[in-house]
Amino acid sequence: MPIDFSNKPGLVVYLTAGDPSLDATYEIALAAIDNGAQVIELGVPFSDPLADGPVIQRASERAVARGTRLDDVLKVSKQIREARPEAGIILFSYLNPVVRMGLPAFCEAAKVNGADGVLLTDMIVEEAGEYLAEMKKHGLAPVFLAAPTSPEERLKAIAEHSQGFVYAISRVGITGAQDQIASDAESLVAKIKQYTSLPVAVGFGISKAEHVQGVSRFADAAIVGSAIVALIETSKPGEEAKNVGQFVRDLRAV
Ligand SMILES: O=P(O)(O)OC[C@@H](O)[C@@H](O)c1c[nH]c2ccccc12
Repeated sequence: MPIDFSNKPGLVVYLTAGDPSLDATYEIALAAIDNGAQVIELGVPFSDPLADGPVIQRASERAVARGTRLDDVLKVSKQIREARPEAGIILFSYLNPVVRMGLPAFCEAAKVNGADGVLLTDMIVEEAGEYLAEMKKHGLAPVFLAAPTSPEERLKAIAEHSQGFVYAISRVGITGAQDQIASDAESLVAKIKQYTSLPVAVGFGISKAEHVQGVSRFADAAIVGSAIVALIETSKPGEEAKNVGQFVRDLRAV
């Protein structure tokens, strides 16, 4: 059961693959899993990460500058899968690199390389017909983003077509750590739960144990990205995995 948040609090850790290196991403992912992350959201670095704040933008730039490509990210996915069969792996990407590879080829490669699911940030559910068919063919979970501004009909479609979990965005805007979690998150999760029994994970702005605790009162999991990517950025070379492991453990500590 790779996507399984039954061990509370549920935690998804986002990593930009290839920052600071592909080997480091592998080591950091294992450290996150071994310290309590149930799912790794493995990000394909992209030159124009429109939905991302400065921290993940910089990570993407570094990874792209090092020459990290979609194929490389798939290889890391495979390595993580082989080392940690119990963990969930969601590939995160903007549409562009995926469309360049071709949707059918991408879905096939995601499956072969051990992913459980895929989150394409700019794939909207209304236009996802071919994508959904390919995902289904390979037994992959499509994860869609629900926002506080999504109209009811859209939330319904997102809940209906997602698998694995539904990603509830805590606030409008771009990724990045914040002091407090927006109060919109709780009502959004409640709305989504009217339409599906899938787990709901909340992301955007979560950076502290108290946020994770707060979110776990009304959602199944918290998603932490920028806070971890920033920790990687400021770590001494070679110490990233150790630091992330410790941070993940602290995030989940009650
Ligand atoms: O960085 P934050 O605020 O912790 O949010 C999670 C996020 O990083 C991750 O899920 C993600 C990274 N890039 C994205 C783009 C769109 C939606 C989600 C994401």
